Amino acid sequence: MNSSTLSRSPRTYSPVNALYAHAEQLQAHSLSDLLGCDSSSAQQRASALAFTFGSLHLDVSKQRITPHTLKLLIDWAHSCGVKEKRQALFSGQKVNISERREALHMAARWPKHKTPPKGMEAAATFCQQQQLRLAGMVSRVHEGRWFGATGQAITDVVHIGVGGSDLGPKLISEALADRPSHEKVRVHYVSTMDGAQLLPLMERLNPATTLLVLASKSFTTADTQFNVRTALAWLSEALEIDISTICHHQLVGVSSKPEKMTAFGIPEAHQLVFKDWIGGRFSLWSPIGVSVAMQLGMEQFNALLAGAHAMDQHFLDAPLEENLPTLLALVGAWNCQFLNIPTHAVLPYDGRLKSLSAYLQQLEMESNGKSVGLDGRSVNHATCPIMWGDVGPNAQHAFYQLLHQGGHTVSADFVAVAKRDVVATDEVSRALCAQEQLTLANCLAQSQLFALGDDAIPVSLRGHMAQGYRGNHPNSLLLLQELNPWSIGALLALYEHKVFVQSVLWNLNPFDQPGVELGKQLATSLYEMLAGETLAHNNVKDPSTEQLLCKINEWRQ
Ligand SMILES: O=P(O)(O)OC[C@H]1O[C@H](O)[C@H](O)[C@@H](O)[C@@H]1O
Repeated sequence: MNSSTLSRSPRTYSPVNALYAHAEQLQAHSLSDLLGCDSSSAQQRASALAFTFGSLHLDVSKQRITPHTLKLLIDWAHSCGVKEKRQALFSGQKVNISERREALHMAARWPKHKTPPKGMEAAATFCQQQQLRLAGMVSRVHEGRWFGATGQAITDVVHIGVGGSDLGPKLISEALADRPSHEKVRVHYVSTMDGAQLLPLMERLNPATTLLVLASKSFTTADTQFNVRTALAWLSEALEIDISTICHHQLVGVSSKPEKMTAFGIPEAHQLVFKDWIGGRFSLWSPIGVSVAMQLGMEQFNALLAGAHAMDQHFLDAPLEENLPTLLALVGAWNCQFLNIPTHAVLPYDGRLKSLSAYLQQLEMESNGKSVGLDGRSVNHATCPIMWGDVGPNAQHAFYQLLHQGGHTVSADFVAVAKRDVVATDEVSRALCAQEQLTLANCLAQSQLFALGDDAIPVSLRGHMAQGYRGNHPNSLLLLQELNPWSIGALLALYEHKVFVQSVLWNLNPFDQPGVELGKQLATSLYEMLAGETLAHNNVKDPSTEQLLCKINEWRQ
């Protein structure tokens, strides 16, 4: 029996092996071969690789795949039990095995009048109760009935959190900043542990009318605790009122640890609670989103939840072949595992989505950046790619040169918004409309150039234009009809479920993050040395860090 017969033997067949073999065959073809020209088969391929759900459109026709690739990928998804594990997720099974918890962020957006899946009922009821409390707080602030320690109504909300307690709400606040919002309340975000974002706010805001939101699932994250401490010291000093009275009037706590909020001095009436079965990076929909609701009002906050819920339902119901989160996951896994593309760019062609890549970095890299499977075995291939990105049109003037003519291959998601609702005078509207069209044209041009390289240049121009565009960067285009609460809710839930499906394909637990702990512990002991509390330099494990510590201490004298 020769080796080729062996490789085709039914005993050695597995969807993964079939995909590796298929990837090898496809390497012989450039993306431009796959995309073809005007032939009818190329057109059929393109239309078979485009999918619409509501006001979201996903086009993966510039990926290095054929309908046959997709078929193999779907077989793989079936063989990994995506459908069964999706069911387990929604029915509240303890899918977060290491922490022995459910992962029920979908309960936070489950509509009140719709029966949740069996196993999610209690979670949905709990989330709805907290939403009522949240709505009560929002209306108190909006109606001018929330008074600070000196009796003045609140005008500014400072949301203090980091990671999952910051990135989602901040992204939404920026993305929807041009929507009608509550004109009397402004929302600000503070996350960096150095106080750099807090300082200008302390100079600018009125301490008597500022409400702090302390958002921290664990209620122990040093970055957030230190920022809050500084902010409270500012309010206390400026208003000449003791900190516990300030805590009583001008501090809202959002956490999964009510006892810690109480110990901190936050009255029960100002606490919003979510349970530990909502992971930090999946917590935007929980009371962690309170500042978004403060900015946009409950109607728009509910529309955000409705968009995310619509995606949940689509993920639950749609066959895998038409299931957007599954397709996005499969294409991403194909690029990373089978085509060995190590990095993935997120390129929104809309300035309002400037924080999308930071949000997705946490969502994807913290979830699936792991190399030990659920079975305890090492995974022998890269799992999540390194995610990075920026607002596309700006990035064109920064790093696109390397992508077009450098030596790396990347994959990318272009994200674009088809139409913008602008209220302006005729002339300004026309000017803005031209800007929108220009942005969309640039998005399509770059997505084409990424895929086709030199072949994107019309034949008539080839002789005159500088060439050497490498192309072959597989990319998807995610088109939103409009950027509104519903569509961004659906978009983010799409990525959440993408991450879940990939975790199933790679046999990982996407809901823990053990790799971030050690750094925090090391920082704690170094902090003590910097703060002069211990002089145990001999605890520093390497001379490089020790000499840096000495230099810093010398310069801080
Ligand atoms: O919400 P917190 O408990 O303050 O956590 C904030 C962030 O801290 C971390 O270190 C985790 O890696 C993140 O997953 C988390 O979102």
